[in-house]
Amino acid sequence: IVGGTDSSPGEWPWQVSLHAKLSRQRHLCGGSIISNQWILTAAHCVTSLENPNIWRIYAGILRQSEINEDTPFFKVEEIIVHSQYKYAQIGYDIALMKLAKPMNFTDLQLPICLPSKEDTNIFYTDCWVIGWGYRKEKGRVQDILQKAPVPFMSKEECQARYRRRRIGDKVVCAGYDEGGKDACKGDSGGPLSCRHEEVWYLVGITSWGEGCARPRQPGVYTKVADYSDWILEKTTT
Ligand SMILES: Cc1c(O)cccc1C(=O)Nc1cccc2ccc(C(=N)N)cc12
Repeated sequence: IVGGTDSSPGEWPWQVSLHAKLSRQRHLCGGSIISNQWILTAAHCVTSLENPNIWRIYAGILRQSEINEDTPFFKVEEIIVHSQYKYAQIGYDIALMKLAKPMNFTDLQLPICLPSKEDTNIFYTDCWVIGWGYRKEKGRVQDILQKAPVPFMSKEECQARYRRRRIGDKVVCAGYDEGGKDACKGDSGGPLSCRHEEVWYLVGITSWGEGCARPRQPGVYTKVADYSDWILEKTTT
């Protein structure tokens, strides 16, 4: 996160850290708890790493430094990537990870609500992007979970900003014309969380952006409300 501040314990209980254990283990992406057995993340986080056994999911943590070989994690039983995903800029940047065992909810690990497909045209006014990703384009993974408020942007305005690209229809954009606050590499797969009438909703999944926090280059997020049928289809056994 560029231009963010430290989160507090339990502030974002749905945020998880996805680690892959290749030669060594490291944080690769964020994700969101949407039920006791399912994590929602970005397809680009898991493509070319689709073997469930290399993943370790950490929930209820604030600092990456809390993680060591004794820290409990959730194993992944199944990874489901959207069949139309090719690469983030085109869209369909969404994936599900099924936990090998259902998790118990605690004050530090709780699900976030999914917007319903009727909610596709709510203009959210209180949105935050969260993650352990880079604080600048040539950065590195951060220790303390960062948060930044980002204003929702209409698709038309977003398309105007990304003239050379076609902005997919199942995305939302968020960012400041002057730049300065945004998600970045390492935040991918994490939530764009918006509070609406006292309830937090998973409005977006951090997907891509031209650089990070550049003026007039907003963050692009997979629009979760447009995938509610897909999520339901894949998660109802
Ligand atoms: C290509 C690249 C890097 O190599 C390092 C850092 C950023 C980038 C980059 O251009 N964009 C990005 C690469 C990977 C994930 C990203 C997630 C969010 C955003 C965002 N601005 N909301 C930009 C991303």
